[in-house]
Amino acid sequence: MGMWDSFLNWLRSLFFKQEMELSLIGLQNAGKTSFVNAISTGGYSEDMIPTVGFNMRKVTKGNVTIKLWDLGGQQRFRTMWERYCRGVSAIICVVDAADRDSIPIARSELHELLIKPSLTGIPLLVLGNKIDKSEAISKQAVVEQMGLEHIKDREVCCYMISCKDSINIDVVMDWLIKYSRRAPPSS
Ligand SMILES: Nc1nc2c(ncn2[C@@H]2O[C@H](COP(=O)(O)OP(=O)(O)OP(=O)(O)O)[C@@H](O)[C@H]2O)c(=O)[nH]1
Ligand SMILES: [Mg+2]
Repeated sequence: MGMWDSFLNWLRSLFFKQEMELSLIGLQNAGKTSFVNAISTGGYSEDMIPTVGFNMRKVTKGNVTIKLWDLGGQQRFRTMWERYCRGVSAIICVVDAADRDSIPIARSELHELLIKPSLTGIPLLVLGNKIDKSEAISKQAVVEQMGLEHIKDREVCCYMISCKDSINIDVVMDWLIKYSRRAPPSS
C-alpha cells in the first residue's frame, strides 16, 4: 500500500470517530493562527498578534468536530509543544515557505520534537504556507529541506497553502469532509 493510501485510511479511521484533535506547531510567523482562522472563519489579517503560550479552538465542519491546539512558535514556547502534541490525532507543522532562512530551524525543531517517545507514530501533516509570495519554495523543496523523507515511523503528508489567498484551504477541508461522509456512522 502506498504512503498516500495509508494516509487516506488513517483519515477515514479518524472520521469514524467524527471528532479529532490536532496540534499546530511551527516557528513564529509561520501562519499557524492564520491557518486556524482560515479554516474556522475564513478571515485573514496582516496584523496578527503572536500567540503567547497556546490557544484552543474548536471547528465544526459538517459532522466533524476538530479541536485545534494552536501553539506559540517563539523559542520560549517550543518546549511546550510536546505536552500539547501527546495523544493528538495528528500534528500539523506549518512552515513559512517564503522564508528560506527559517527552514533549517523549522526542520531541526520538527525533528527534535518527533524523536520524543511520547509522540511515536502520530501522523504528521506539513503545510508549506505563504505560496502567494513569489519567493515561496516548491512543495518538493519543502519536502527535501524539511527532511520529510527521513521520517519513517509515521504517516507524513505535505500540502502547499496560502492563508492569505485561501489557496488549498478549501481543498484540504472539503477533502477531509468528503472522507468523513464516506465513513460509517458512529454509534
Ligand atoms: N503573505 C502571506 N502572509 C501570511 C500568510 N499566512 C500568514 N501570514 C502572515 O504571517 C504573519 C504571522 O501569522 P500568524 O498566523 O500570527 O503566525 P503564527 O505561526 O501563529 O505565529 P506565532 O503565534 O508567533 O507562533 C502575519 O502577519 C500573517 O498575516 C499567507 O498565506 N501569506
Ligand atoms: Mg499564532
